[in-house]
Amino acid sequence: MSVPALQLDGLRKSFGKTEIIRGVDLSIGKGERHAIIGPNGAGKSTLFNLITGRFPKSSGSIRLHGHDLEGMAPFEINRRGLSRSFQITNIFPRMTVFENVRCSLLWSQGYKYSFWNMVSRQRALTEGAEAILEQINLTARRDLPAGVLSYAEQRALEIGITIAGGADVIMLDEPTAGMSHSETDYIVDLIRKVTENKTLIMVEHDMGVVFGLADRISVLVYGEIIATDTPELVRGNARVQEAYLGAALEAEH
Ligand SMILES: Nc1ncnc2c1ncn2[C@@H]1O[C@H](COP(=O)(O)OP(=O)(O)OP(=O)(O)O)[C@@H](O)[C@H]1O
Repeated sequence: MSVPALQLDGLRKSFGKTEIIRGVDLSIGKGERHAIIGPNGAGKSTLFNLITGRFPKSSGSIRLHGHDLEGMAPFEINRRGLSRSFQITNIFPRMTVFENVRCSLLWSQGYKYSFWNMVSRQRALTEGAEAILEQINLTARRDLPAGVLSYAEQRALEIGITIAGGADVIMLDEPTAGMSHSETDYIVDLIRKVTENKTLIMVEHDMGVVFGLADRISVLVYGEIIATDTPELVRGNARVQEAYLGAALEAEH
């Protein structure tokens, strides 16, 4: 069997005396699209923050392509091929759409402080940024300040920024939050396209999106994964129905 893209073993996190992540084991295969669902406050964002190195774990281990991420800073984990988006829009509104993508490319390549290197890579960067704009359908908006884009376009730009560094594990935190049905469909298609041959891990509350995109789903309830399975089996799981899905699916209607 090939090495999983991401493997969590006995992962725990406490804030003060309160244990928020209470022993999570999870293995996500290369190329898999995996959704993490669960009620508000279950610990989904905390789990994301542990994986990306933003919060230190209390115990357990996190492996990316078999490498233990112990003690690594978020930027080091990012350079090992894991990139995430945030719930809150994270773009520079006064910079152009093109500059936003170019800037994240530059950063991900580690040329942040190297001016001369940056100059010599100018063309490769421009071409790279243009290729990403094409992928996220924003070529026509290239020279507009990012702040004037529609909400859905800003989220698309954010996805572009997330994939810009060429990471092969992409983590998206509520990518369709606050969107209309048509905007949601648009972003789901985009996510499907840009994560082809990559591993996707997403937190999402919209069950239509989850069941449409995910190969497997993990249900996190009160800091524990109560089920990890295919959408079909998760939907049919009595414990999941009781703990979360019954209410979540009802809320869709
Ligand atoms: N930095 C922190 N310090 C103390 N408690 C925290 C911290 N971050 C999160 N928590 C607590 O951890 C619990 C889980 O929060 P988290 O945001 O991970 O849940 P979630 O599943 O992402 O919820 P939602 O779906 O509402 O975004 C909450 O009770 C929250 O108050």
